[in-house]
Amino acid sequence: MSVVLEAKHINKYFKKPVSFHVLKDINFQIKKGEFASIMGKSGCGKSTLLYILSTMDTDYEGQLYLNNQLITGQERTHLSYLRNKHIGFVFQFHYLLSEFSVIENVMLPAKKLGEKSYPEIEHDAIEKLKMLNIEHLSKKRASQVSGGEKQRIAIARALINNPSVIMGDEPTGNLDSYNAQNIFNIFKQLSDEKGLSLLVVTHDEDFANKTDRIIQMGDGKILV
Ligand SMILES: Nc1ncnc2c1ncn2[C@@H]1O[C@H](COP(=O)(O)OP(=O)(O)OP(=O)(O)O)[C@@H](O)[C@H]1O
Repeated sequence: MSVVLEAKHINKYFKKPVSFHVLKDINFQIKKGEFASIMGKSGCGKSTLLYILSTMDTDYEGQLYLNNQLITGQERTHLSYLRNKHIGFVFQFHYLLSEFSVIENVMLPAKKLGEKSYPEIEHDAIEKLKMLNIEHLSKKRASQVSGGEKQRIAIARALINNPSVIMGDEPTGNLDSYNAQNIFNIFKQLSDEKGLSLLVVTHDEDFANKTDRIIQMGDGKILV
């Protein structure tokens, strides 16, 4: 199966207040359609790693490949383009624009990418909202929907540019068990039926145990 994301010998140092080796020779691959979780104690480097993998942090040693293309060392505007086109994000907090409608929020990354017309983007957004069973919310303001619905809107927004990989930093961290299971089911369906790759940092063992693979981190290293 093809490799979507590959990290080779990733090392990261925080230089202030004192030099600190936070990520130590990280190597792994995520394949097409794979649903992987990252677990590990607080402070072991999970979020730091996710920031590097998602191309938001470029201050590291090692190489990162996205769809077999070396992205380490690419200039910022191109990185931003690659990120918007190939990587979708779902965070613990949804980061929706509360005064915008649901559909406007979902359309934003596609408008930024600028490769499709407004009606095409609107059509795509409706399709994603339907896929997540929240089409009926499309005209509501983002501030007027529930927490579980907000997270589904954030997933629709993450999917709008048909990325190769979705990255999540504790995407179910603010949800009750019913809504967390619902988000898990959506992710599982996306990986099984659409061949989407998912990499999710979580503290939720039940969630992680249901994913295809658990990447266990400890003290800046991958343990298994
Ligand atoms: N900007 C920074 N400067 C210096 N040290 C940092 C910085 N950001 C994070 N750290 C430290 O790096 C380590 C890893 O942090 P990180 O946020 O990646 O951990 P984590 O595994 O995601 O933790 P949690 O599960 O609590 O979210 C921690 O010891 C943290 O204090």
